[in-house]
Amino acid sequence: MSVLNIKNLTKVYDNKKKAVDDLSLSIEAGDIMGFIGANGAGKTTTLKAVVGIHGFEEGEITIGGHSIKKEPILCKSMLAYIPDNPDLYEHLTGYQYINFIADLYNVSTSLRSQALKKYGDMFEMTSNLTHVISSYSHGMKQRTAIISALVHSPDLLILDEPFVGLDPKATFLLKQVMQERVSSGGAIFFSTHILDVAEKLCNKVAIIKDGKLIASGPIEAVKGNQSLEAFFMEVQDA
Ligand SMILES: Nc1ncnc2c1ncn2[C@@H]1O[C@H](COP(=O)(O)OP(=O)(O)OP(=O)(O)O)[C@@H](O)[C@H]1O
Repeated sequence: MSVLNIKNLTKVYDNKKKAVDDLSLSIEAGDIMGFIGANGAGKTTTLKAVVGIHGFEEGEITIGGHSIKKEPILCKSMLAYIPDNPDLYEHLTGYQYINFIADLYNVSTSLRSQALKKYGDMFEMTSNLTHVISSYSHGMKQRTAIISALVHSPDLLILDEPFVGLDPKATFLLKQVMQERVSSGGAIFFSTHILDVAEKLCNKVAIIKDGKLIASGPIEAVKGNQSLEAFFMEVQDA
């Protein structure tokens, strides 16, 4: 069974324009799927529909076989979402914020302290987590969002342009953590404009243009012998 299945998704905003138009794709355990497309193509709209932030007019989205519309709480318990802008609760400390997320997901005390130690040290945030989030840089907020997403070991990680604003070391570490998650049975769907990273990190790719999926599947099958960048330019200009 797919970890994530999107079938004929159509999302229309108030202005009546189809931001996502009849989009279907599926992601299995072990997959890292990169979601690429020009500005305004419909990536964030798709990701927000998957995580249940906004509704959609047509289609069906299931997570682990459960409908995001009919069983939203169950679906949300299986996933973590990091938006493109880490808007966290500024008056909390990093520790308080991560503990708040861990409480929402009923993470046991021992598992949360293990995760806090592992990811806090890894992302060099342990000493900063006692400070209030309003004192953090953009990258520190992103690191905190990443740690809070990992604290409950989600089956499905949904990330919207996760590398924007991260320094080279944090970028390296996030890629490492993403590979670790999928090698232990998780799945990841993330949007990015960095095609070199997508090409190296992902086993699958989906390309969206004007709300429509124009290519998807195993990365080698999609791009053939050319680079992902060359393939993207070709289909984007077609
Ligand atoms: N809240 C909204 N109300 C109306 N239209 C919206 C809204 N959010 C997005 N759109 C429109 O939906 C389309 C898809 O936008 P979306 O944010 O999903 O694109 P994207 O692929 O994530 O772009 P980017 O790479 O710039 O982040 C665009 O035409 C955008 O103007």
